[in-house]
Amino acid sequence: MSKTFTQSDVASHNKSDSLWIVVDGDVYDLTKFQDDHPGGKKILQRVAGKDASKQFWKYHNEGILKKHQAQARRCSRARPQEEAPKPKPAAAAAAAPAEDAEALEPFGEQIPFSDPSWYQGVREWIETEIEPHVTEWDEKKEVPASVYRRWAAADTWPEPQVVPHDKWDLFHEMLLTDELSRVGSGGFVWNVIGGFGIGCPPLVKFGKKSLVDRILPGILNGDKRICLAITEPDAGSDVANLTCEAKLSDDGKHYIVNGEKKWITNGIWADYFTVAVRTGGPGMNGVSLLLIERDFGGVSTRRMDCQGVWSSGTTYITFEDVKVPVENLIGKENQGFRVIMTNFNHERIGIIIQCLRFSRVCYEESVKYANKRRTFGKKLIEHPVIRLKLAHMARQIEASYNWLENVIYQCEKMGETEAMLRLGGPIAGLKAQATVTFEFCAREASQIFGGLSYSRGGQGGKVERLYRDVRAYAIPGGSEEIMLDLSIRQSMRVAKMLGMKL
Ligand code: HEM
Repeated sequence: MSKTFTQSDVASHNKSDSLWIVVDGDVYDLTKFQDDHPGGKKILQRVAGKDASKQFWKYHNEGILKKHQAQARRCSRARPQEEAPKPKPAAAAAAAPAEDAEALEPFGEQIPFSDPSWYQGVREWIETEIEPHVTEWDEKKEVPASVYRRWAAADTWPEPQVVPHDKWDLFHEMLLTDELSRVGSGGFVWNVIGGFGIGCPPLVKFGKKSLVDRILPGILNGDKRICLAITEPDAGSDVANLTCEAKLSDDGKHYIVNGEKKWITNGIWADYFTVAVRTGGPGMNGVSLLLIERDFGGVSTRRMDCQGVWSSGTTYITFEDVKVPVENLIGKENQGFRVIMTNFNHERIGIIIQCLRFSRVCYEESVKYANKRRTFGKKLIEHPVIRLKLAHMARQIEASYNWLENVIYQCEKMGETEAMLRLGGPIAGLKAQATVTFEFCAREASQIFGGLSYSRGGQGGKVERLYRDVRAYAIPGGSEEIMLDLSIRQSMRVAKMLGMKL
């Protein structure tokens, strides 16, 4: 059993040679840590031997205690006798009928609009093992391989949360992506899902069985990594004009691939590349997909320095005379464009989910900060101009999110071809809506945090990072401008086919 200290025990450790403080009923020995404290040692010495909870929460957010427990050497749990245990939030369920009780149990932070209204998610793994380290990983531009493997391995998820394959649907995927995004780092999210999430579906859906059987198990257990390589130095959203060429060898057994790919997520760590190549004439009918394996030789990857998503491994790739067996063709020759387009809808929905959760993170961080920071004798939240900012954030998040649920419901109910035809336009429009919302929320949150979101790390750290991540969402996967135009063009084309009356 851990030792319990009384307040007078703590009070005797009030000098720099033995410096203890209490935060929220826990005792911290900061004697060694004081010299490393980023806020300075004098400020700690002033509260030595005292309950410093109020001062602590003024300058830090929740992640600090979890992350710095080792350095701060937590002595023991000490809830002083006179302090009554904190009451749990009154369960709204108390008066509800028994079968509704679970659904109504209060969940999460309870800040209005900071979670979708129905929310009952799984967040322990993310909060304890991921969130406290995300800033460090982002700065190092790498997430430890062990985290990737743990994420891939099914045993990451406690039993009740494992959804059987036949019950898994797009809403489960939405929930998982949404939860991952709560850490407030596009780099982290793209590190763990940005490669296989878009590189794997074409292989699984259109690859030859022998290829899938050989490649997929290693990817699913996290030993191997795959990425999607479409964009080129000279062909971004204009996929039909890509130039990376794949020529069939004289004996018809291999494609010889030459060309460059740029801004490829996870590329530096990838063992496999799902690559869009030109196998035929110009335009969309000359494009195919190949699974290229690093072991084939002739594949070089270099990390690119980018504005945001630092830990996602954005990569420049060159293929030089890579010999790819014809068995590695995904789908049919010269029919890759359609596969790429179907894949784009899935990718865009992922981007939308992430953007809307990042918008919520900006909003939630702002609400928390506005409730503690005081200016001109008032808390920020008491200034109408700040509430106006929060209101504009919340209304855009909720409106966009409800459109997202509506689109996901329709995707779930339609077949793939129908969904591609009917929902391509709305998904493109929603992607633009989500990135504009994200940009707005990141901007407004930065204004609310002021200087704290201008410097990296600390209380405004998430907001500062997300502000840098905005362009990584508004440009790839179809830029905002292309998305808005496509949303009308595609919807009109389909409506015409279906008998639109003008
Ligand atoms: C368990 C004890 C503590 C730990 C582990 C700790 C850790 C940290 C860390 C990591 C930072 C860097 C900024 C950030 O990442 O948020 C920081 C900054 C700071 N801390 Fe602490 N701290 C502790 C207690 C305290 C207390 C009790 C006070 C005040 C009495 C304090 C005052 C400050 C100040 C003023 C800053 C600078 C904030 C800024 O840059 O705006 N800290 N602390």
